[in-house]
Amino acid sequence: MTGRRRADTDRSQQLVRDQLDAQAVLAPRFARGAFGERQIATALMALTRPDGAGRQRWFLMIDRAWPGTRSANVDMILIGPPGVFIVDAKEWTSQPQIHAGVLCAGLDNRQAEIAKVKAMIRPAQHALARRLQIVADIVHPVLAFAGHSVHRNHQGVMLLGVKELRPTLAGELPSRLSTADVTAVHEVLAQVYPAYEPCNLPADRVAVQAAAQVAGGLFEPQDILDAEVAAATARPMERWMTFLHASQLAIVRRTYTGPARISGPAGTGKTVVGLWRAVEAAKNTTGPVLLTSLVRMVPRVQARLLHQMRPDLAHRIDCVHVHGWAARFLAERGIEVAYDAAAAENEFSHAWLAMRGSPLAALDPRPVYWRQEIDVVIKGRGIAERGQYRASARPGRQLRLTEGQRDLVWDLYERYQQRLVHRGIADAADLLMRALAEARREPPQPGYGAVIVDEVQDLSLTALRLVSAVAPPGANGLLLIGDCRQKIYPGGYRLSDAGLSITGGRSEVLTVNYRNAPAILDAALDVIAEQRLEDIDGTMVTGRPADLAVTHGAGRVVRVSEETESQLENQAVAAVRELAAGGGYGEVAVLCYRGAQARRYAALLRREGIPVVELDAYTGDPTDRVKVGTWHKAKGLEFAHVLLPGPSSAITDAAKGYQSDDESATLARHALHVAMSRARLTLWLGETSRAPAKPGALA
Ligand SMILES: Nc1ncnc2c1ncn2[C@@H]1O[C@H](COP(=O)(O)OP(=O)(O)OP(=O)(O)O)[C@@H](O)[C@H]1O
Repeated sequence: MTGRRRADTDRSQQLVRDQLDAQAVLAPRFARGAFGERQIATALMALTRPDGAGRQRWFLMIDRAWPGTRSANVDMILIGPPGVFIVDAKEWTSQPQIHAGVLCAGLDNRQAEIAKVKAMIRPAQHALARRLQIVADIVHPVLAFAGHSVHRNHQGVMLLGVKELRPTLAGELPSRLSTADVTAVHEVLAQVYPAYEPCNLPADRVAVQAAAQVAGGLFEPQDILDAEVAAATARPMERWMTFLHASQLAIVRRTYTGPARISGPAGTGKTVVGLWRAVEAAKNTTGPVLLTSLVRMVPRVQARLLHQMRPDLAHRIDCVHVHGWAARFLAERGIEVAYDAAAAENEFSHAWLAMRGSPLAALDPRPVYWRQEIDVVIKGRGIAERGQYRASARPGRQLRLTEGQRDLVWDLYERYQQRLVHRGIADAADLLMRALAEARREPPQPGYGAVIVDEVQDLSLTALRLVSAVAPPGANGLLLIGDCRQKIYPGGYRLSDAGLSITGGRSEVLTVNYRNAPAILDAALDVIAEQRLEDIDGTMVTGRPADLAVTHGAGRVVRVSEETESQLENQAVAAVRELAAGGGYGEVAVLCYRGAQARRYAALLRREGIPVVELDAYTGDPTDRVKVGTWHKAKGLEFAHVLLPGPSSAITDAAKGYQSDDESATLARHALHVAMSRARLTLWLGETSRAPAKPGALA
């Protein structure tokens, strides 16, 4: 017998022994209970035997009261290194199936079971957030089916057959909790879901008098082993939160005597720490807390998470993107600003028409470059006069401009501004400038207890001034969170431009990546490895950080090359189906450089019968649909599997050979780095062979 086969046999025998032991412990409990429930409990209980060192790594609680209900019960609660599983046992005659997005048993609609098991996990989420500072998504709802084989994710609920239970829960999910954490969680949940009688397997084998009698009800060891190697990850995309590491907790609790900053590469827990600081601020101050970001999607997701973390405090934390905040603030003050992005764009095009033959067009014929110059330099830095613009720093803009060229830009700006005034409309930068003027005139009332800004690297100087104008002075007033490697919009600033300083121990750098499989992180960092970047405090950092640790195990980068675009699309559809087979569609994202390409992929997947939600419409709530959107829109999110069609050609596309192209290509590379680093387990990079090898070729 080979060593491997011997190990398999030993394992099988151990499984059978565990099951017999479990049956002996469970038999009295289920004397009158359903056979199916006993099968399910047996499968889970086999996990609870202490390991060789005597450590209890899994706990099982059976038949617990469901808090908040009079008589309802929770069938099983399993707690182990991957998290908490609230299990509702089902013994259906018909195979569970999903028809048109609805859970069915044969022809019967059983969708209500989904809402029920989701409601069951809430007391656990709230208790863990409040008492252990663990946020919700280590708690998983599970429908376990006796007598059926099923392995899928439906609307954030794991649907598993008896055979699939153990291999999925214990074999596929990464460890999130240490042994000590598991014990702490168990203690809390034992109180939350009362009426507990311990039923874990003892360290020493129990005497199994009834072994022969119960053995007939068990499954074959080989079946279990087969199931263990089958199936893929079944974890909802909306995982996000977790325990805080001691170093993160220290940052959450630290008092900063003035403005502070948290930085660190992708996936190092910056957002998690920011959310917990928002909670701390809500606890320790009387005013509301502002949690903001340039990206519209990020506050939406954060608001949802805060509701899970601290439902009692979430209403005190105002989650809104910067432009949304500015518009609301001005409206509250009765100041009408007719913000109209599309009409403003149109006015700019007209203003540019008059400049087409000017030397500016020779420098870069793309109007968008000059529009950005106005947005991020003139309005973005709040420049009010021609002379000021002539002398102004233009951080982040690689194209050098002479005084004469700056005069031409100023002419273009004046022309554009006159058109906006004439039409009575404002663009996004105007909105921020007006809000800043108003906040300086009279700060918002009631004043904020704290202001926390995520993705701070993408703010304009005006936006930074605005958030610092509404932040309270003094300790813990303003926290800036960001990563200059993920800067995807043009322009820039130094903190000193806004009169801010983070010296004196008020700058934290996180250096442990908790999100990405090592191969994925490596590929994502390769894209920006050669760069040296100026951070917002003026220090220089390298694209590939020197001291980044990883915590994730398995994962892969898949590179696909096809001759034509339509062949690549076919490959992408096949990959989406394959990746979704394990954990459902909700764990898969297709991210594109351009909006038009994203819309094409969304339409393609829909034609293929694959459920899709576009990132524009995504609320952050769990949904079993493939997420499709641009690299930019994926900022701050994460998914188990990410497909990127045509990344090299996108970067080539960004660098068409104009003088300003270094800057465009750098930003596109950063956006690609962001998109790649959204993937936890699988990163699929697809190219057509027509894509030029340079300058966009990926390492
Ligand atoms: N101490 C921890 N243990 C385990 N997982 C963690 C820990 N801290 C954070 N995570 C997880 O790591 C992932 C990344 O965290 P988060 O989104 O906060 O990182 P980030 O630095 O803001 O990322 P990015 O800048 O790429 O958006 C999340 O899934 C989060 O739940």
